[in-house]
Amino acid sequence: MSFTRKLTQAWAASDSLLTVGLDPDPARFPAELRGRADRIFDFCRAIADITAPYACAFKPQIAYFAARRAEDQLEALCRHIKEHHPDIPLVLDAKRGDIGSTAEQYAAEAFERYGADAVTVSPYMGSDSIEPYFAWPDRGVIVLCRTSNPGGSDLQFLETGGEPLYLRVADLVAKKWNRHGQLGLVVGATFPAELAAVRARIGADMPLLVPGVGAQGGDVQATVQAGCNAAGTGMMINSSRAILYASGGDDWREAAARVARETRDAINGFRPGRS
Ligand SMILES: O=C(O)c1cc(=O)[nH]c(=O)n1[C@@H]1O[C@H](COP(=O)(O)O)[C@@H](O)[C@H]1O
Repeated sequence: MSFTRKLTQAWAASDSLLTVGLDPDPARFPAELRGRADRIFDFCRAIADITAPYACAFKPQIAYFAARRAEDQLEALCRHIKEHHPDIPLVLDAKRGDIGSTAEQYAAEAFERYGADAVTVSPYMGSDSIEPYFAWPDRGVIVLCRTSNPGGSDLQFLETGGEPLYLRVADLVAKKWNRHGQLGLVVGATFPAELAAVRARIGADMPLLVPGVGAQGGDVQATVQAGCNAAGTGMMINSSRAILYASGGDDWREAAARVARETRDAINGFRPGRS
């Protein structure tokens, strides 16, 4: 099944736009696991299992695993998600971007090694750096557009031909590069005005990955109102640290579930088109 179809079904089945970000930092693990890089899989598996009822997607961030030589644990986590939560899309956050021959390797890493339904990439090396991902025509490729961090403005707000660069990226991705209809864009929840501008530019169908609620302080109401399509879907709103580290005590699993549920409910409270 294609990425966008799986995501559309997950939005409906979970009644959620929340993406649970899996950014495991052993220094922030609950007391019983703290500092244990060898327990990354155990921590992430527990978080995935307990938050699954509230999630439309999972998004592991590869750097948190690679920095601790824990790619084998990321493989195990991806296998676990695909086996135990097969209807929840797995988005590998890797933010790759390189010349075609190298991009072929990155695509194989995301889609074959980790079995991801979608992967995040940078647009700045252009169309031939995206092309190799199309060898997996049913998988998603989610392109950085207006990122959530303040420094994203350094380049993404530069005027090009009378409009900011991030809107040119949105245009390129939506109108030229989207050969199989499986592309999406990353737009930060910390920039709701830009989120609305991107949604207006690309139309209703293209999915947006929207990080920045929770630890980065993005406003849920403004985010939902800016980025949802008329059907009340269209977004994977990511929260990582606020869920993962909701409690450092013995109740860490329940606390993560509670924050995930509350975040889903807060999002749902502002979605249009729901009875
Ligand atoms: O591509 C991303 O996921 C991403 C893009 C962006 O613009 N901003 C951003 O924060 N992210 C990722 O989203 C997650 C945000 O984590 P929290 O701030 O802890 O919710 C991290 O994994 C970031 O790497």
